[in-house]
Amino acid sequence: MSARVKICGITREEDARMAWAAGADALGLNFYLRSPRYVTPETAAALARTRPALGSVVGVFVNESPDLIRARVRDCGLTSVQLHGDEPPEACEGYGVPVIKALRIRGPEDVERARTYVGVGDVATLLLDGAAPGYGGGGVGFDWSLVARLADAGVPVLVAGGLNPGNVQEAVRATRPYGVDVASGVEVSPGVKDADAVRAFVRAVKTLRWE
Ligand SMILES: O=C(O)c1ccccc1NCC(=O)[C@H](O)[C@H](O)COP(=O)(O)O
Repeated sequence: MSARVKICGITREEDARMAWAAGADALGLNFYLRSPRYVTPETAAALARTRPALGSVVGVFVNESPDLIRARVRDCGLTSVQLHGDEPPEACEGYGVPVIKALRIRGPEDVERARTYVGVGDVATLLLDGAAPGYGGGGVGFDWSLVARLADAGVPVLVAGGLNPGNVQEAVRATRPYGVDVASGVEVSPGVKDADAVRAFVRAVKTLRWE
């Protein structure tokens, strides 16, 4: 096994093509208006058209209306939605694609809250992130030892928050996750990816294998 890689906050077609070529499994497109990585529906649809046959395009939303999420799924070619705000468990279904529920982890109580999403609606994966101000993309990590508290939950976990090419192997060794996710740790500026950093990040993850 090796961990999957999601590169989040792609805003430019050249970065999308570069990330796929580097071996990314998924790209994240951000629909949160206050994010510096926000993309319009038109840009998102163009980015999604770069998707290779086995790649995933994840739409990132924060406390968004279900109707708008459904419209973006339909019109932008999204294959999953990532709910990265304060969405309750009952908001995690009805989009026609798998849901990644993101939770900001400050301590064990947040992991216990994450458990309340297991087996609910269309939640297929949990994404554990640091508690950055502004919901996400802030380069803030969390205590990776907390991931073990979900080992018996039977749900795939993505580890995120403050990852970069220099620390991602330590994160993967510590958590053996379904996948890892990165935004700011592979950028030259918000929304503009650093090709060398993306390639180094993917290589670092994919060279670590376990049974
Ligand atoms: O990236 C953003 O600007 C963002 C804003 C609001 C909600 C979520 C956001 N990003 C979602 C992600 O999945 C990020 O990759 C995750 O938060 C980790 O970010 P980073 O610590 O910068 O790697």
